[in-house]
Amino acid sequence: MDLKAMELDLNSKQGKENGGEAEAEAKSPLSRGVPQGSIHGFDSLYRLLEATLNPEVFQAFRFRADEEALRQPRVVRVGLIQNSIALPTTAPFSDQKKAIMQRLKPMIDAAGVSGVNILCLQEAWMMPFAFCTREKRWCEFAEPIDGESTQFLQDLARKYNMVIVNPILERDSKHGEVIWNTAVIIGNQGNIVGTHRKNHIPRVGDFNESTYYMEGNTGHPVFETCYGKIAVNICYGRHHPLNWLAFGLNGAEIVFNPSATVGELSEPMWPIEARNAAIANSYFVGSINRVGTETFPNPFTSGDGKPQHSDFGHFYGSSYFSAPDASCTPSISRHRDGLLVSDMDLNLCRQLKDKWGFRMTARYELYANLLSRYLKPDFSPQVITDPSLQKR
Ligand SMILES: NC(=O)NCCC(=O)O
Repeated sequence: MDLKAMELDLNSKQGKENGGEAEAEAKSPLSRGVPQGSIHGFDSLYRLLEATLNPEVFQAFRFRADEEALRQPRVVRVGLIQNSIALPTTAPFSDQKKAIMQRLKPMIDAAGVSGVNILCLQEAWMMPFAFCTREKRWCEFAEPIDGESTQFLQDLARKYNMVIVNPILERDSKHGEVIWNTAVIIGNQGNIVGTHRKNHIPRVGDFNESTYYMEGNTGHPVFETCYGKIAVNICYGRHHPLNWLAFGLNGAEIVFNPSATVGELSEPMWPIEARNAAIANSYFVGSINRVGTETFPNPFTSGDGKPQHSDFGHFYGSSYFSAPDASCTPSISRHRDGLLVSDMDLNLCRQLKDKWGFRMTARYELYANLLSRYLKPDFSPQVITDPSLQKR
């Protein structure tokens, strides 16, 4: 079978998705009950669309590129893992961490035996996303760059010859115990290739992340690995087109967007922003979101007049890949853990650059000029007012 985008459903006994009658019935929102976190009873937006539209339109494809005369194809297999937490947030912290690692281990093994070359986990995968609470005790989950979760993944990277992107809450003890939201890039030999710290810190709704860490100081690094040039645009950075651009200007071929975001806040944006970025910057994007509802011991508010509550809402998963030619895989489940694997020929990036010439037609000197003026206190916007308005 030419499996072009493969979803390993680790929670399902069936494991495979094969439109049998029983399954079709189970998929129907009208059949017995609606599973929590599903979308009107459907596992993912893709499944809903598949059931209601011509399925061929929503078939997932391997990302192919044209054959070239002078270059061999550069096909890499890339994996994304989305997961829920494994224990209640009231469990001892060390147990919570261990349980999440145990939950991830079979998924990472599945990626390894499937021949994944580059794997990315979700934002702060090693802890509950506690930043809604503003309580400082969650800082205890923070780890040094070469801490527990990096060591855990280094072994797996070596075992499977796999590059792993490890997004953690970082504690930098050498610089006064400063906390960061960081992605550690682990090379295929288990070495630490480098790190990137989240550039844009949200202050929206319950996402009170600046209580814990500030804007990153690592710029827009691109990591050259044996499988290709990769970068990491952590979560909220996906709302900033110039952030995407900067990774592109530094030559990224795949940009990962490990995220933690909830349905009520961002779900309408989720299927659009990464695809836009992939098109505009001629690279692939791997978007990952965590799964489930995480409830915290003490209720909190966010100064928005809404009643106090104890959870963020539903983290809607829906991880997916986007390509520079505007194609994408379907997203995986809204409510279950999952591993999404897809092959991609990185030659497509340059082919799209040659075809569309976005780099050549961009007017960087105009943008640079505007931005340098905009940054000055005496900036005034370039607005030309209709003189007849002034007469009125
Ligand atoms: N983790 C994070 O940055 N979330 C912000 C919410 C969003 O960007 O959708």
